[in-house]
Amino acid sequence: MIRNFRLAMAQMNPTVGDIDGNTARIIEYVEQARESQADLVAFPELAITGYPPEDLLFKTSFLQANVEAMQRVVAAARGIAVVVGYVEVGDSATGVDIANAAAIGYDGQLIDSYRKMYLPNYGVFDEDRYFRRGDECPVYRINGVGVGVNICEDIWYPVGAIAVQREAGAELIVNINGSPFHAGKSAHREKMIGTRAADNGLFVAYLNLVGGQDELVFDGASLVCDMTGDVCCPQPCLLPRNCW
Ligand SMILES: NC(=O)CC[C@H](N)C(=O)O
Repeated sequence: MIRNFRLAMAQMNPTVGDIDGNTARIIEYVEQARESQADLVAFPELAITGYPPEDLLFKTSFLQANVEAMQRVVAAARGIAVVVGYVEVGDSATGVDIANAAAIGYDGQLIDSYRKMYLPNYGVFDEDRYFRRGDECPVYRINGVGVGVNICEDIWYPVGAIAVQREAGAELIVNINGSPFHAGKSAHREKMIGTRAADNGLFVAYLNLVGGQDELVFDGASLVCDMTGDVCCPQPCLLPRNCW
């Protein structure tokens, strides 16, 4: 059962490559969410770098700046939990060892880094080119509530992270997205998220970014589904919106 848990979702429009600009806005929203007494504030998939960063990911200086930005966001999140999409950089000596990740911070400390498990590699997506996949999907207890975090494609499969996180005690799933628009997609997503929520008997918060990047348009349309699958907090299409 969820008890008085306030989730803030920033349906924002990050700019690909503008790490400093994106981070300044993220920190401003963290402060607003804390003032609203949110328990947790969430930001979309790769919100720090913008999505999709593509071959910027081959630049070491870009990766390093993104890690430092994530650390600034986490440090700014005093008195609140934060989930923010960034690129995790591993310490492999053999070359590229990066993951499409979500940093989980609590009261100014980095608690964990969740790595996306299902990397889309079809149509407009080529995430296998860049990222290694994750293989762990923990549950965090945040102010008394079991919270599982996962990233976009992870929730599109019934047997993905969500089923494991439910078994591990999750009551709320925070799924952060960079999900592009096509005709009919928001209705399809709404049905899919409702099915996941109802099948697993938990709340699912679906947070998508907005804006355009080359040929892609991200439509937002974030929402929360309750444990019966009903949508309880629909957000607008194609507009930035902070919901808390
Ligand atoms: N960023 C992603 O993982 C996107 C893939 C997902 N199936 C979508 O289009 O919403």
